[in-house]
Amino acid sequence: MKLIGVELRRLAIPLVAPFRTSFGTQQTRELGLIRVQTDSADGYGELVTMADPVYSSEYTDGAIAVVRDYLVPMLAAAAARAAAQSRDLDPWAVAPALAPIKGHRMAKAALETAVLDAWLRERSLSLAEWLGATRNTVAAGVSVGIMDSVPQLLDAVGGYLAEGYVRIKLKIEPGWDVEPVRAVRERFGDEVLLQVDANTAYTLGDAPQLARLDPFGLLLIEQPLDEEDVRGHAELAKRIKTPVCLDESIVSARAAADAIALGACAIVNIKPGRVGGYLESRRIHDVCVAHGVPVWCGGMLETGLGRAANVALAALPGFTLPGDTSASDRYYRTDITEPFTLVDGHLAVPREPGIGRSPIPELLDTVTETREWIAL
Ligand SMILES: CC(=O)N[C@@H](Cc1ccc2ccccc2c1)C(=O)O
Ligand SMILES: [Mg+2]
Repeated sequence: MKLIGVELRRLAIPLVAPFRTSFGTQQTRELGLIRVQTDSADGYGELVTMADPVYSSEYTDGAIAVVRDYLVPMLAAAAARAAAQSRDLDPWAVAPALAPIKGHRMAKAALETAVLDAWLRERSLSLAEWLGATRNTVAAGVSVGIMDSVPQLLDAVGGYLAEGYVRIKLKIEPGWDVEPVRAVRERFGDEVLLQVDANTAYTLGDAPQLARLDPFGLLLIEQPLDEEDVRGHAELAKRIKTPVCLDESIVSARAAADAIALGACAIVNIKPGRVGGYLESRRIHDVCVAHGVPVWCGGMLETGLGRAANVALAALPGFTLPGDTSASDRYYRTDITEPFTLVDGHLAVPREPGIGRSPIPELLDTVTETREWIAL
């Protein structure tokens, strides 16, 4: 497989409804897309950064610049070294080639995924098969934003349950936590699988308030504290009954092993973009399974491209909790790929070669803000 060039796009896709979290309200998804063109197949990698560095330190324009100015040249050099030794550029050689660049995991994840996709397509191998997926469908949960009122929230939750989502996740922040959870429990009962996500909005001093969630039988509370506060999460876990799940803190398999060893989390949300790609995601899965820690697949409001790859990952055996792998229409009126649709609360695991979806050119062009081509 010979690299011919890399295309970088900045996409702007309107959301079907504003999505409010503890770090702000989004109306449009502004993300990046990398296409690696090789002599045998094209590969796609979705850059799941947000327009602003409010979920993590990366942001879309910055990540595109890192890909263009640092990661693509380093990848090209690695490909040239491999070719000089008559070797292929394998997917597992990408992360080592990019290692001299510190951080920028979402940028690295997108480029690695694009190479992986092309490599898999060249071999007519699906990502699901290559990862070792053991399921043909994955249970779909849904993430529900902070709303202007409890009645509005209950309408949204009722709608998602009617669509068949098997798990409800409520975004929370100080001032919007116990009341919405109690209201959902009172309206929809104790059987509904229910969890909350704070996106780092609380401090250890809020432990008494978070302990007020204990009576509601939540599956987990996701990332209540700062992403760097592993010790704080370990201390909080001793003060509340709801199992602690980490998202932003888990940036690698090492971070997962450390957090588990320190008692900072009982459950892990795996997001390939956050951790540097699907190879590292598989490692995190393996570390968690080895420790008996359940994992589920988080979401970054990916298009059908990233969604396809996430669904393949979520089909691994250790993914025993429903993820945020919702249907395409949870976020987008029109996806840039054939959409993912909910069937009995589940999404079908793609078995086509590669990540399992390709962009529909005219739909991709409709949402493309900028595009650039880097010849190699
Ligand atoms: C599905 C879910 O809750 N994802 C992230 C938060 C997040 C991530 C990326 C976003 C991009 C645009 C708008 C909202 C976003 C929310 C999370 O689990 O923490
Ligand atoms: Mg989260």
